[in-house]
Amino acid sequence: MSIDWDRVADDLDAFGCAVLPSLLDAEQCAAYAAGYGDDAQFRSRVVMERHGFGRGEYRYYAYPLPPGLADLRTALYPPLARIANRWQAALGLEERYPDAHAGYLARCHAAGQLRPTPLLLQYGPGDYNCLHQDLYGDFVFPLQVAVLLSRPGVDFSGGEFVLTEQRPRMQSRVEAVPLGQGDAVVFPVHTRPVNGTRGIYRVNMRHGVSRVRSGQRHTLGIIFHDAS
Ligand SMILES: O=C(O)CCC(=O)C(=O)O
Ligand SMILES: [Fe+2]
Repeated sequence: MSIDWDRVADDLDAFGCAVLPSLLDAEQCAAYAAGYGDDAQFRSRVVMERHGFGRGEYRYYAYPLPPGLADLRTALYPPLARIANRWQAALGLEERYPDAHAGYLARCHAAGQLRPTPLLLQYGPGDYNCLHQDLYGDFVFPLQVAVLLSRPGVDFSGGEFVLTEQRPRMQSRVEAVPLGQGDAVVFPVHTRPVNGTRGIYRVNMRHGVSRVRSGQRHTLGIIFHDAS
């Protein structure tokens, strides 16, 4: 992986999201998407409409994660932890994240957050994902990654990844994030610091996906805390 982490940090600070271009190649994307029907890889399936989460479905991977996914989660964590720790300091919060993902998972597991959170999402025509936050217990690693596995304009149309930023006593701001197949977006799970004229304040973030107009859209979600 050759990722320009300084640019990622700058974009996250400025806009609340950053794109990692071509994190996965077309072959890897197709392999993850094709695995959706392989029951052995997953611990559970969620039909979004049943919970009011939107329309479409997703499956949480089981441990052990597929080797490539486990490696990706481990490799993406350390540079994200550096950004997360800088944000913690900016917000005057005490918690610091360990340098390695194993260290952070040990904390989650000791607190009873034992279940893996990486997930594979599948959307068809008319499907969408309501604005939400992926919180699964007290331990929340503040950044997460989603990889678009399908080809926009070829496999599907519509289905834009969107983020909203709710600012205290101000109107909300929205970002739509254009992604190509294999591109990933890094974004805050629940909050982020913003540098304002009167100092640093905290904004509340949510993410979702607009309605898929046609075709099939798959995404790989990488969340760094485990679930209770
Ligand atoms: O399908 C998407 O782009 C959004 C996925 C999502 O909500 C997540 O990865 O947490
Ligand atoms: Fe999500």
